[in-house]
Formats: sequence, C-alpha cells, structure tokens
Amino acid sequence: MSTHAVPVEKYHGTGNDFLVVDAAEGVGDRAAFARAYCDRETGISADTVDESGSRTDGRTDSKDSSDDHAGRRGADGVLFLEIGERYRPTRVVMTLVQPDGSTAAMCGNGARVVARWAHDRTGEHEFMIDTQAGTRRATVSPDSASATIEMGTPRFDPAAMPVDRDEPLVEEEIEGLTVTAVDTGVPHAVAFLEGGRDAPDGIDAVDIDTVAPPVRHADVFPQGANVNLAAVVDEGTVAGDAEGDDHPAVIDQRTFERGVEGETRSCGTGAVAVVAVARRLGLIDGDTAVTRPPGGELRITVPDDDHATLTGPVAREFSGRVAADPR
Ligand SMILES: N[C@@H](CCC[C@H](N)C(=O)O)C(=O)O
Repeated sequence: MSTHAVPVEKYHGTGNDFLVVDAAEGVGDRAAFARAYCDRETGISADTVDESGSRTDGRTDSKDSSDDHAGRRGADGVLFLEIGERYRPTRVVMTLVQPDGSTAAMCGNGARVVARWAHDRTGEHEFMIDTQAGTRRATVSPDSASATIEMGTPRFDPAAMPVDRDEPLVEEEIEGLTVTAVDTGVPHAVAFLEGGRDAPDGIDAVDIDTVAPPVRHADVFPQGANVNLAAVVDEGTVAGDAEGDDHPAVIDQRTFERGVEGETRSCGTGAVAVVAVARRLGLIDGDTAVTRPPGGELRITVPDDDHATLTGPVAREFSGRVAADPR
C-alpha cells in the first residue's frame, strides 16, 4: 500500500467541480482515489486537506467569497493531468475518473477547468487538450475567469453514441421520456419539456432522480447515457429577423450524469447536446444559445459546418495534500 501524499487542487466550472492531480504524482488506484475523495458526505473539502500542499508556481490561492459553488464537500470527478510544456500551444493529456470509479472519454466543463489549471501553471491562454474523444483547442479569457473549449461535431449517428438502432434515435419514447440521442464526446439523451426554471410546472418541478435512471440504464444505450431535461425559454433571433433584436436562444437545462449517478450543477457535453438537439428539432433560431444549468450560464455554438464551442466561467477553490491511497 502506498502511503505518500499527493498535491491536489480543486476547481469548478459553473458548479461542476473537480479535483485536479498531476498524473506524475503516481496515484496507483485512480478509481479508489476518486471514489473516496469525491464522496459528497465523506470526501475532500478545504477543511480536510493538509494545507501544507503549496502551489508549485508560487502564486497564492484567491478565494472568491462571492463564489456560491466553493466549499462543497467532494467533487464530480478527478482530473488526472499530464502537461507537455515543450509543445506550442502547451498540451495537456486529460483523464477524468468519476465518483463511481469509471473513466469518461470527454467532459466539457472538465476540459474548461483543465485550461484554467494549465493557465495558472504557465500564464498562457491557448492550450491543446488531449482527451479520449480527441484533441480539443481551449482558450482562457484575459482575466482568467472564463474558458472556451472546442467540442468537436455532435453526432446523431447511432454507431457513434452508441444506440442500439439502425437509425438515429430522435424524439422516441424511452422509459417515460421523449428523448433524442446524441454523442458529444460522451453519450447524451435529451428530453425537451414545457416550461423553464421559472414556470410552476417547469423542469425544476421534475423529480430527476426518479425519471432519469431508467433512461440512463435503458437497453437501447449499451454504454448508458447522461440524461438531460431541457426547456426553451427564448428561441432567439438571428441577423435579418424583422424585430432587429438579435440575441441567442436561452434554454434551461438539468443533467443527470452517468458516473456521478446523480444531478450535477452543470454539464458541458450536456449543454452542447441540448443545443445540438434543439437545432435538429428546429426549436431555436440560429446556431448559438445560452444554456442555464443550475450552476450558472454557458454559451454554446453548434454551427452546421464547424465544430461546436462551449464557453463559461471557471474558478479555483483550494489546494492541499491528501494520501495517494485513501484506504
Ligand atoms: N460533466 C461532464 C461530463 C462528464 C462525463 C459524463 N458523466 C459521462 O460519463 O458520460 C461535462 O461537463 O461534460
């Protein structure tokens, strides 16, 4: 059993929170590490880490007291990162291990956190992030408070997700929800409902912990699916519309995540999935939308002939040291 301590940092993107560990630190059993430290009851918090884990870049933590998300115990996953500073732009190999010990091929908010972490280390603003779903370009804003990630092209092809069908699964009743399936690096099922967050019977009135698990585990999704509930609040207007008040669509979003096995405050691949499905179903105008998960706002573009993008806030919470082997 390994008894050494490893430096760990905590970040979040719109409340989707992650522990960040340098892959070189040699955590042997990554699944056990994630299960232990991500636990919302007994996992890591700023009060439980050994604060002697000072930063490697000599900067100090900037705790933002206006940050509603900082201070939660546990996390939505552990990002094990390997930084390659000899490349231009700097490359980071990202592996996300989730609270149930599984590994996810892609994570939109996680990749935005990776960009901010790499910025905090290097001072640079452009990065290439190597994920199991492909290499993605990322940009950190000049004030470092926001990050944008290229998200590839959403795929409805049943082999991509995968879906146990010969044709794309579009607006089909699966376990009580009318869903459309799309791959945005990881598999998503999207159900559009009537009424946003402010509507009395809107998406916040749904018991997601009851309705989502049967869809998440449905036989039609051999690798499972993340389950998104969404509602168009404003379909947006694009250049040339008679009203002359161009603005992006606004969509309220909730996501039940595979691997977390619960609702998260935000999901980046889910946000791209929601906008891609909204476009496919003709629910919004234009290729840009703001989604509003419980943790804040994300801006998504899903052009017809280019990769999707995901932009939103990122923040650093704390750092410390924890045992490499939590048992
Ligand atoms: N929260 C992530 C998605 C992480 C992966 C997902 N739980 C899965 O297993 O497919 C995001 O921001 O995209």
